[in-house]
Order: sequence, then structure tokens, then C-alpha cells
Amino acid sequence: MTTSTNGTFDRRPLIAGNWKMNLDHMQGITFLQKLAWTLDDAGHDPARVEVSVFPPFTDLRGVQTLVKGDSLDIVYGAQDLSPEDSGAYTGDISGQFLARLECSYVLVGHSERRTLHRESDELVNRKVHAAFRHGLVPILCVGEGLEIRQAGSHVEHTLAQVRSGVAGLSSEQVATLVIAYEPVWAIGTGEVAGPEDAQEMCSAIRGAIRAELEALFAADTAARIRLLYGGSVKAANAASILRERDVDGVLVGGASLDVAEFASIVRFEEHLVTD
Ligand SMILES: O=C[C@H](O)COP(=O)(O)O
Repeated sequence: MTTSTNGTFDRRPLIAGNWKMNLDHMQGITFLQKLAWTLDDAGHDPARVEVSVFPPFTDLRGVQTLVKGDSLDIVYGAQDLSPEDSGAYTGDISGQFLARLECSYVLVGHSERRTLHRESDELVNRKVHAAFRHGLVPILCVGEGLEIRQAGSHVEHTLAQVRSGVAGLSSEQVATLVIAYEPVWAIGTGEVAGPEDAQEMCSAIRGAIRAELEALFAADTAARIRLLYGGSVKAANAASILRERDVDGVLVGGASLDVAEFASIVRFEEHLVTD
């Protein structure tokens, strides 16, 4: 039997690189150009695997110019957005501006925003709505800290974040949304949750959307939503995580800053084990 990811690839795998606060606008362009060449040389097929990068806000205009100018098969998004559309919100960035820069995605509720900037579930939900208002696909980030994991309540905790994040959305919006499960204890620590941990949570999230929220959403919503895993993903562990049935992609931090490493994650199908 040949092993494939998420059953039959009916949900196109998404490999997302979150640059966090790394690579200035000049470095970002050089990096992206190299990544595009490397993927081209490796015969990357964008119809099979989608690649997205999440540069700092100040890089986005340069990234847009490069991607559009050179017709790169790479999409991009922002790392955050304001829940508001315009006004006296010093330092915030509107989804409207991100849409003008032709961003496809926006990260919402990343654990570094939740912890370092004390973003609440309620604020995260407002940001999810703001993204949809401007035609951006939100990548809703959820996941538990170490204490919650040790107490064994990680599934319950993460599902509560999901329920709160999708509150007030339509079926179509939920089906379009991407959810990234990132156990906080595995982010940037080298501690990676095992493929079975990633599958356990992604399956629980899909199950919750299918069962608990079925009264709110259309029947095929759970089957269509894409679920990512994030936390110390590298070329060496990506394929084993991505072969799990309910895992449709990965959100990569540190390893997305190395062209060869990230390109190798994108090419994970080459590392899938054949049973
Ligand atoms: O957004 C990415 C995640 O925070 C994972 O970061 P990491 O791959 O450096 O652990």
C-alpha cells in the first residue's frame, strides 16, 4: 500500500513559513528569490503542495513586487492584523492594507501574540472576522502550554480556542479557514510533538467541527477545512507528521529561515515511507 497524506490529497497540503521578526525587506527578497529557484530546480509542483511565507509587515510590498513581477508560485500573508479597519490605532495594520498588498493569508492568534501581547480569545475572534471582511484567509492558531498538557486537558483547552475563534462565522468561512495547532511547549524549543500528537489534536478539531458544531455548519465543512501542525518542524520530521490523515500542512518557524531546509519540507512527499 502506498502511503499518502490526508487520505487522498483532496485538501491540498499547505507548507507555511512564518519568518517572525527575521529578514528585513532586502534580506527577505533575496531569500524568497533563492527559495523560488530552489523549488523550481527541485521540480516543485504548486498544484500538489501550496507554499506560503509570512514575512514581517515591512517586507510585504517587496514580496508582492517580486511574486507578481516574476510570477512566482509562492503565496504570502501577514503575521497579524488589526480587528479594526481604520482609525486611531497607532501601530496597527488594517486587513484592508494587507488586501491591497494581495496577501492571501493572515496569521491570527499566534501563541506569541497570545502570550507576549496578551491577546484574548475574544480579540482573536474579532481578528478572524476582520480577515474575512477583507478577503483574507485567516490561519487561526491554537494550542496549549506545557502545564495544560501535563494536566491532560490539552484537547479540551484547544477545542475551546477553536470554538471561540470560529464564533459567528458562516459554514463557507469555516470551510475556507485554516487552523494551525501549535503546542506552545514545542515552539522554538526543539521539542516536537509526535505525529500521533499532531493527529490526535487535528482529528479532535475536525471531529468537533463535524459533531459538536454540526448544527451551525454545512455537512461537508469539517471535511474541507485544512488543519496544520506547528512546533519545531524540520525536514527530518515533516514527512512523518504530514502523512497523518488529519494533518494538511505545517506552520514552520525557525526552519523556514533556511532555504534548503524549508524547500526540503515542501518536498516532503519524497520522504514519505511506502508501506
Ligand atoms: O509559527 C511557527 C511556530 O511558532 C513554530 O515555530 P518553530 O518551528 O520555530 O518551532
